[in-house]
Amino acid sequence: MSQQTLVLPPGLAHDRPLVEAASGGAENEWVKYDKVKQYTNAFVILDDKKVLLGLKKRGIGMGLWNGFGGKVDPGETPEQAAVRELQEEAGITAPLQQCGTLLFVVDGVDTAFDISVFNAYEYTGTVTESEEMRPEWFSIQKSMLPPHHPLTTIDHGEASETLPPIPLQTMWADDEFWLPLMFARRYFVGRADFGADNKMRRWWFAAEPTPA
Ligand SMILES: COc1nc(N)nc2c1ncn2[C@H]1C[C@H](O)[C@@H](COP(=O)(O)OP(=O)(O)OP(=O)(O)O)O1
Repeated sequence: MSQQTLVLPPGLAHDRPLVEAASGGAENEWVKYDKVKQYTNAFVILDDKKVLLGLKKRGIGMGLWNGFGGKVDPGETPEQAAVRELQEEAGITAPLQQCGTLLFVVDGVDTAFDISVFNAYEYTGTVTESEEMRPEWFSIQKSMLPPHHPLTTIDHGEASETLPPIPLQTMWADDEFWLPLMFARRYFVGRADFGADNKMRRWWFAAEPTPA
């Protein structure tokens, strides 16, 4: 792992230093796409120890746990969309800040997902189930990054005995690569290409070397 200038995958741009965190599938070409659609994904994290996820009840990613979010509507900024979606889907308001940018491309689909990821370390309101999401708190396990990983600076404490661990097996396959970077409070960028079978065929994730 080095801090040299990295070559980012097509479609990603970042103007500050990055450390590569994970990559794979280099034997596959990056998939080409024609258009990009903007989405948001937002997480509330408390005390660096627990995170609010929602079980998607319909549409894209149904049956998977994820942050709260959706399409950026015409005339909205990604931040406005993220605040609106968190309110609509989980019933809460939070001072969201962008903590990462992700690009997802699916082979055979001409529109790529450009996802602005946001997080907040506090919220107001009452967490409430919506038609789209069933919210639940999960424990951030300190084992998500290896103990001496250069991007590990946050002590998540002992895993909660009362909250379930983050359910990576029922989340999008890309999440295991960038969630630890978000929990380490590093701004991250990444791209993942999926085959028509929904399996990841090529991926690349990196984070800023200094904490936000
Ligand atoms: C492909 O990998 C993905 N990984 C993760 N972690 N999240 C993803 C991936 N692909 C899509 N997403 C996220 C982005 C958004 O937060 C949601 C999809 O938004 P949705 O289609 O539900 O948008 P809405 O505007 O809420 O839709 P409706 O109101 O029309 O249901 O998934």
